[in-house]
Amino acid sequence: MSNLETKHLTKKFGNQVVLDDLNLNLKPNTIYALLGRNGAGKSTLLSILANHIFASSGSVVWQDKELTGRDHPVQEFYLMSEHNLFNKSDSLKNIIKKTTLLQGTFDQTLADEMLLAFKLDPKKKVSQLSTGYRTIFKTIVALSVPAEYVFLDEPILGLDANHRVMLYRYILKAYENRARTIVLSTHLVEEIANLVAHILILKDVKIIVDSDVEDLLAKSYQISGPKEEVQLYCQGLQILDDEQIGTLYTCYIYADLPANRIIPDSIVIKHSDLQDSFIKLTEEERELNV
Ligand SMILES: Nc1ncnc2c1ncn2[C@@H]1O[C@H](COP(=O)(O)OP(=O)(O)OP(=O)(O)O)[C@@H](O)[C@H]1O
Repeated sequence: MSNLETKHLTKKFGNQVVLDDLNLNLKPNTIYALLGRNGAGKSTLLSILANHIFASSGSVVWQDKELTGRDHPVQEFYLMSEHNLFNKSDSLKNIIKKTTLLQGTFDQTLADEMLLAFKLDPKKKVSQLSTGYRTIFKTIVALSVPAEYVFLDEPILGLDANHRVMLYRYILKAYENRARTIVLSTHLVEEIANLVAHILILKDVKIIVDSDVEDLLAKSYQISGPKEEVQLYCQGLQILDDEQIGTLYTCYIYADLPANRIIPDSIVIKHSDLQDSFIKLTEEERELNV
């Protein structure tokens, strides 16, 4: 088992820098969420990791080897994205057959179970599927290939709430059947809090959070009370945002609470949930009221 690393990975489209000097270390057998606002570079990063596009500079390293176009082990890395070029006039059954040939093996048992659960008829053609069902089918294929690293780019795009819950269960089931690394990008942040172990957040061409979910949540606080006392308590801490509603002033922080600082009775400290933390961490910079 080997980590998948990026070293000083940079991607430019023309003059636009999309990813700048990323040094990532993706552990084997771990479920990651890759988060970021629209245009943050999530799809670009996943496409580079899966060798669908090339970095402008820097490298992707696996098993102590720099992965280059020619040497990229196709069977070990699989990207499911909106660009999966399945032939639209092909039946699902046929696509599974072709994928099995290409990938060497295929978890037909899992695929059959998922096709049945989602009521997808394998005799249907891709062109006969709705947008949501196409996403479901692409994810079924991605979870059934033998890859060690599976990248799911927005696997829940266009899925209704029931199908999203089912899909999360099957992602976990696939992982429990055979551990592998799964990196999934999504905008539905709160829904994946219990599914993933580790969070990566892209903002302004950099990774700004690379943390276990538990650690991220443990450091995300909302501190409320009278303004002066909250400000005094939060001095020196990383403040992401603040707001004043009537007499109640709240600071959103991302930091460990100082062990020796006394918490006045007038202030209340709560943990933020994953969605709130994400929103505060990825908000455009603005002047704080401090
Ligand atoms: N082939 C391309 N040519 C030029 N610019 C591109 C290309 N692909 C992506 N970009 C630009 O790179 C930036 C990052 O795009 P990317 O699709 O990776 O973001 P994302 O985080 O996946 O966004 P979203 O959440 O909206 O899907 C955007 O500004 C996009 O316009």
